[in-house]
Amino acid sequence: MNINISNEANLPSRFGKFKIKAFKEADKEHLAIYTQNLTDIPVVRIHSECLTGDAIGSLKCDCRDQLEYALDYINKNGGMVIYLRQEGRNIGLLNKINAYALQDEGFNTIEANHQLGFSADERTYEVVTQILHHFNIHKIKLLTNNPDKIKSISDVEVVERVPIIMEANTHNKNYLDTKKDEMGHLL
Ligand SMILES: Nc1nc2c(ncn2[C@@H]2O[C@H](COP(=O)(O)OP(=O)(O)OP(=O)(O)O)[C@@H](O)[C@H]2O)c(=O)[nH]1
Ligand SMILES: [Zn+2]
Repeated sequence: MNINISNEANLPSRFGKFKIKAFKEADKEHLAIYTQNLTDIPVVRIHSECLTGDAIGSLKCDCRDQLEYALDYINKNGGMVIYLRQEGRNIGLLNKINAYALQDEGFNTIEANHQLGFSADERTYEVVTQILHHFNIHKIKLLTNNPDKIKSISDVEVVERVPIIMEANTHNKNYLDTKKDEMGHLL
């Protein structure tokens, strides 16, 4: 897969000073956010886009809390957050909102995807391998609770899993329970 890579720029942020580079695939643009001195085996967070959570502050999921936790974590410990534009576990924003409408009617997050003709999780991670190889990274410690994510990453060794556990609220409790009970998340 052909990707275009931006120059490196500085990103002062409320979580600390980072470097950033953008990676453009055919129809998607991703962002790597990283600290100055990456070790041989850095901590990496692969964050999937969630506009409603990340930007709007939705309480239906734990995405924004996880993103902020990850940025704070790499600021303190060194590492990289890869912000992947895979909105709605890669079904896109419009479909995700339709899935939310079905959830308003009582379907859970997996059932709603199925109702719309998608699998529970439509994400792929080839571009992650390309991004990490660009930085000459071949081994990582992955910040995740999702064992499927570890299995889905190829040509980069995940030597350790670092948990990323957020507190539930009344709105996302069912969602987190479904992730734990039906999607195998280690919560
Ligand atoms: N289709 C769909 N996508 C959702 C829903 N809620 C959140 N998402 C998307 O799910 C993605 C986040 O995935 P999660 O399953 O929360 O977490 P994860 O990335 O698999 O696992 P962790 O690494 O442990 O956080 C983002 O792309 C969100 O937009 C939902 O109800 N339906
Ligand atoms: Zn979310």
